[in-house]
Amino acid sequence: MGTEQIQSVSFDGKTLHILDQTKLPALKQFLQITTIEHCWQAIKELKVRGAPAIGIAAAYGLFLGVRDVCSSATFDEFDHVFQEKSDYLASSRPTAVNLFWALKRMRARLMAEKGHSIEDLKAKLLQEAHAIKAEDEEVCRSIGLHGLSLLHDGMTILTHCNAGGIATAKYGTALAPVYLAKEHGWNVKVFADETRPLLQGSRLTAWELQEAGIDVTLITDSMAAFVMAKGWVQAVIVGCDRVAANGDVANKIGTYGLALLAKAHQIPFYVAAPMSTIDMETASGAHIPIEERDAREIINGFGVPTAPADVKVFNPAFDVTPNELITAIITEKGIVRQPYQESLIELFKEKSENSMPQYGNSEEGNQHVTA
Ligand SMILES: CSC[C@@H](O)[C@@H](O)C(=O)COP(=O)(O)O
Repeated sequence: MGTEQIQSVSFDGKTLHILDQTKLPALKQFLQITTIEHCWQAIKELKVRGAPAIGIAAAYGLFLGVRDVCSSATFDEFDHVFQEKSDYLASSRPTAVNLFWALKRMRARLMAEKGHSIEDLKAKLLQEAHAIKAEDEEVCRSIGLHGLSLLHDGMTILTHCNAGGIATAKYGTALAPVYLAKEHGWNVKVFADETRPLLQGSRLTAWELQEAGIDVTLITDSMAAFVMAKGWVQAVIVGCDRVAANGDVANKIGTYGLALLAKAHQIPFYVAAPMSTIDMETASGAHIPIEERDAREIINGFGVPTAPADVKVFNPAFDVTPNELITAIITEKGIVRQPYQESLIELFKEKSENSMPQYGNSEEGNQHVTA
């Protein structure tokens, strides 16, 4: 499986290597990042993108930001720089909660290691960044196994944006069940939405699935209703940037429309998300900050003007899908359904050993029973 070999984010001890996703599919080019400023820019400009990959990159970026602090500094001095650098990285993108989750996790590690020398603290922080990445791979595989319980051989799914291997440490979230279906010998086909304006579906998902030898058909976003009406789609699976405590989900702009279409065609609409994407501190989707991006992405996205230069533009990068449109949320700890307000709380209470991923041909799969 071609994509399994590609590490979109890796660190060799000195340099952070980031697959420049803005260059795909034309070029498989890696950025060599040695400063926190370069890392911030890579996140801001979507060179590294996808919620889990942003979190991993930020963890390494934070290490880059503190690694030159003088070894004779006090803990408080080190912590001051750490906090400043962390706030700086937090300003790169607002919606994917994994960014903030990873920065918080790095801080928790720093606090847990208080008392060690400055050089030891740096080593522990690098260790934590490595752990965040390694765990993400496990988590995505587990999401894939749980998601597989909702699929069957011969099925066609539709996905939006890119929630694949390059958006995570490996496997992806929405695409993890597809990769595992292939490992299992199933023939699962995918419709990839092009995903305007930045074309993550065509540039990244279509490329990644094709590399992996998975049957993928590219459509523009506006064709989703047509293929659903034809009966060609048996499930929609998308990733997400933040799940609110009530189960509302922020994901790439266009996801909400797809959820409405899926409902109209009685097609299950699944969201795949690691626990690190669930934000129990945000009550509902109305409170999720939605990133707005530069107008040029819409009026000059293809390298040539596609609109009058001075036209008014609204360019939100994400939308919010209300929880009532979501059939189930697939996490590494299991699958949850309505009422999300309760089932998500239960999920955080449970130990992961209680929910061994399974797969089969059953629609009911490995579900969490919620009161
Ligand atoms: C596993 S990636 C999940 C989401 O981050 C993904 O679906 C998405 O919307 C990414 O948006 P992007 O703007 O490309 O970072």
